[in-house]
Amino acid sequence: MKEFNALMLDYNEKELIEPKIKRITKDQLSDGDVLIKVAYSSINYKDALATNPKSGVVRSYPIIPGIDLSGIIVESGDSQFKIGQEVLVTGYKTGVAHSGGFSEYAQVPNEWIVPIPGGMSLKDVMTLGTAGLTAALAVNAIERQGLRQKNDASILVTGASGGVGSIAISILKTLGYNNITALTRKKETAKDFFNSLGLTKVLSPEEFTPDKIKPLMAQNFDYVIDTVGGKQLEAIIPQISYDGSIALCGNAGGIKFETTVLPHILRGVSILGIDSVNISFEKRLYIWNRLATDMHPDNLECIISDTVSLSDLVPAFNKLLQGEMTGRYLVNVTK
Ligand SMILES: C=CC(=O)SCCNC(=O)CCNC(=O)[C@H](O)C(C)(C)COP(=O)(O)OP(=O)(O)OC[C@H]1O[C@@H](n2cnc3c(N)ncnc32)[C@H](O)[C@@H]1OP(=O)(O)O
Ligand SMILES: NC(=O)C1=CN([C@@H]2O[C@H](COP(=O)(O)OP(=O)(O)OC[C@H]3O[C@@H](n4cnc5c(N)ncnc54)[C@H](O)[C@@H]3O)[C@@H](O)[C@H]2O)C=CC1
Repeated sequence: MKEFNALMLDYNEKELIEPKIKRITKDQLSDGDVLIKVAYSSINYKDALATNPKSGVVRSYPIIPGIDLSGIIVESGDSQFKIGQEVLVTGYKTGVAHSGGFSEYAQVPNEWIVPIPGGMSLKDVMTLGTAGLTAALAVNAIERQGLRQKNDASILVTGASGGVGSIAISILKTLGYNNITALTRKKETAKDFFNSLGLTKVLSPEEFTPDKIKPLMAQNFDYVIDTVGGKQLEAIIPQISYDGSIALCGNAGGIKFETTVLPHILRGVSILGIDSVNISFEKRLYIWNRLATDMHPDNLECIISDTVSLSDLVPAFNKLLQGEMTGRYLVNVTK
C-alpha cells in the first residue's frame, strides 16, 4: 500500500474547502497502534453534519470524516490484535478529531477496537453502525426502566424513516414489542419502507401535534425513542404515561425545547440521555453482543436503502441533511 483513496475535509479559516477524494499515504493518517484495511463504513447524520463547519462536529482540520468503519487488521502493534482479524470501530474521536472510515485505510488506538461479534459480517456491522449501536442503547435504556415487564407497552419512535429510528423499530419488533407508533414527516413518501418494517401505526407531525400543547395531556405512550429533539419534544413529553420514560438520542430537528417540570414531578416521567460515542468499552461490547444475538434485527437488509462508494459520499450527505433519505447508506470502501 503506497497511496490510497480517502475523502478529505479541509477548512481555510473562512469556509470549508469542498470535500474531495485524495490519494494519500499512511503517514497522513492519524496515529494509532493498529492499521485497518477498511471494508465498509456507513453514513450517519453526524457525518453529514461534519461537512458544515458551523455544526461544531469536527474539532480539527484537515480530517478524513467517517465515524464508523469495519475492516481487516493489516498491521498491529498490540499482541491482542492479530493481522487478518476482522474488527469494527465506532465513535470516540473517529471521523471528528481522528482520521475516520471514509478511507481505504484507518489507523486507530487499540482501545477503540471491537472484534466483530460472533455470527456477524463486516457488512452486517456497518449496516448497523453508530445508528444501530445508538438504537440498541436506547432500547436497552427503556428496557431497564421497566419495558421488560410490559410486553404490550405503547412505544413512540420519532425520526422513524432515519437510521437510528428505523433500527430501533426493528430491534423492538425482534424483541417482541409490537405496540409501536412511528412519528415521521415521510408518512406518505416512505409507505413501502414502513410496511417492510412491519409498522401499522404511522403518524405525521400534523396528525400528532395538538393545536394547543398543555403541560399534561392524554397519556398515550409508555416509552419514547426520540431522534429528532427540538420543538417536536414539546408535544411528546406531556403525552408520556405515568412512570414512563423517553430516551433522547438525537437533534435532527434542533437542540432547544421548552417544557415544564409537571410530567416529571406528577407522572414520574424520566428523560434518559443516550450517547454512543464515549460509552464504556464494557457497555459497547455488551450492546454489540446483544446486536449479534437477541437484538439482531430480523429484517436487517430492509434498513439499507443504498450502497455507495467513496465518490458518492458528498451527494449522499446533502440528501441526508435535506431529510430526503429513508433508511441508511452503507459505504463499500473497496468499490
Ligand atoms: C453520533 C453522535 C451524534 O450524532 S450526536 C449529535 C451530533 N453532534 C452534534 O450536533 C454536536 C455538535 N457540536 C456542537 O454543537 C458543539 O461542539 C458543542 C455545542 C457541543 C460545544 O461547543 P462550544 O463551542 O459551545 O463549547 P466547547 O467546544 O468549548 O465545549 C464545551 C465543553 O463541552 C465538551 N464537549 C464539546 N463537544 C463535545 C462532544 N461532542 N461530546 C462531549 N463533550 C463535548 C468540551 O470538551 C467542553 O468541556 P470541557 O470540560 O470544558 O473540556
Ligand atoms: N446520541 C448519539 O450517540 C447519537 C445521536 N445520533 C443523532 O440521532 C439523530 C438521527 O441520526 P440518524 O438516524 O443517523 O439520521 P437520519 O438522517 O438517518 O435520520 C434523521 C431522521 O429525522 C428526520 N428529521 C430530520 N429533520 C427533522 C425535523 N426538522 N423534524 C422532524 N423530523 C426530522 C428525518 O426525516 C429522518 O427520519 C441525529 O440527530 C444524530 O445526530 C445519531 C447517532 C448517535
